[in-house]
Amino acid sequence: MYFPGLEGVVIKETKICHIDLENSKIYYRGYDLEELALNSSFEEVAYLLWFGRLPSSRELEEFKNRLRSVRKPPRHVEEIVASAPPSAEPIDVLRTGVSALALGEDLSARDIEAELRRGERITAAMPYIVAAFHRLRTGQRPVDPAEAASHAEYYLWAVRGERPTPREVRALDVMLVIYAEHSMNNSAFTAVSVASTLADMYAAVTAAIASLKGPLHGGANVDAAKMLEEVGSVQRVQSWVDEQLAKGRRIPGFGHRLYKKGPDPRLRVLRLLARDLAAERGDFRWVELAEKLEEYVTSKLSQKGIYPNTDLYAAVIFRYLGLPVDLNLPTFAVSRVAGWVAHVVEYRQSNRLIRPTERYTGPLGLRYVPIDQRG
Ligand SMILES: CC(=O)SCCNC(=O)CCNC(=O)[C@H](O)C(C)(C)COP(=O)(O)OP(=O)(O)OC[C@H]1O[C@@H](n2cnc3c(N)ncnc32)[C@H](O)[C@@H]1OP(=O)(O)O
Ligand SMILES: O=C([O-])CC(=O)C(=O)O
Repeated sequence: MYFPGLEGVVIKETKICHIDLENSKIYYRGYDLEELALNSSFEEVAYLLWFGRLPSSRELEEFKNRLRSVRKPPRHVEEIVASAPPSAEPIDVLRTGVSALALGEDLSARDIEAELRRGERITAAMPYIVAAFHRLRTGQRPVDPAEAASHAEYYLWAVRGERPTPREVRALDVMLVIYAEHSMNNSAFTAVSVASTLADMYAAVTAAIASLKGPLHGGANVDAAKMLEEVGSVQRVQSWVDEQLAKGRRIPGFGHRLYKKGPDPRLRVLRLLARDLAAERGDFRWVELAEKLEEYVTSKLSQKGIYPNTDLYAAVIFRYLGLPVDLNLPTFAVSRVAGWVAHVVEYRQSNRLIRPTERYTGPLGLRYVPIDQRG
């Protein structure tokens, strides 16, 4: 049997995430994602994904305190981030920084507790790594806003150097909850595949960040933002899309391996969030552009099973939050780490080395010809 792209192959049983395609619903640990997005926070959702249940208020406070205590990475990581050339891609700096978090730690323990502690350290440090690099490359000093109450507030504050408004923090928190987990996507699979060798959490998350970078996966939220800029106005949507399709190009923020019969369920919340932010800023340009793209691309490509995905509206929301375009991708990672850690921990509980196979289609029986006798 042969499954290109492993399409439809079940690689593990899970209690983390369920995607109900029939009813266009996503559940984290049995909870409707829309309800979580509207009522919960990134930290609460990370706790839910990792420990399998919602925390009590004391548990949540303890969890947040543990994260708070390890937000600032060790000095050697700061130095690595500071030594990155300003032209580096922020996602590459993040990947390198997360990899460097492993240096100097005793990694001999591979039990669930040890991996969860590492997951906490990685999750907590990611916002600082991204923000510090961004500030340094723009000639500003990194900040470590110790007073920030949440992951979302810390991240926005550390990137901008000034305290975000509660509404901005809430908007980012919704985005972080929405992006936190999505079943066996490529980066989660990569994390699990690496962890299946019994490599540690740092190795698994570093590899997952590498996977997320690709434009067919997380990198699409940067390409979608660039598309919005390039298209520029709703009047240009039709001609721009037609031109891309005529050149055989894919439209970023559209298409999905799972969602072939309708849009990504996460869009219901994201469309509303994008509209709210637009209204708050009195600037509807970006949300209207995304809506027009959604309408036109769907009219052209829905018969092929192509609908908008999360990255289209994520690009709009991040723009309204004032994030530079190339931070869209590491911001995704700052959230998705919650899902990666959950999958690594779950898989470790009944670990089996991941080792698929392939079908050989090359020649056999060729004779070695010494180099001086080759034509
Ligand atoms: C958070 C996330 O990771 S969500 C995904 C983010 N990625 C993107 O937005 C990038 C653009 N989208 C894509 O490249 C794809 O839709 C993927 C990779 C996400 C999913 O693709 P698959 O399920 O493997 O679909 P596949 O690649 O087989 O495409 C099927 C057909 O649709 C076309 N197609 C798929 N996506 C698009 C798109 N965005 N624009 C135009 N055509 C598309 C393909 O060219 C192919 O056409 P063909 O049958 O005429 O050759
Ligand atoms: O599930 C996928 O293949 C991609 C995706 O939408 C995600 O990772 O959020």
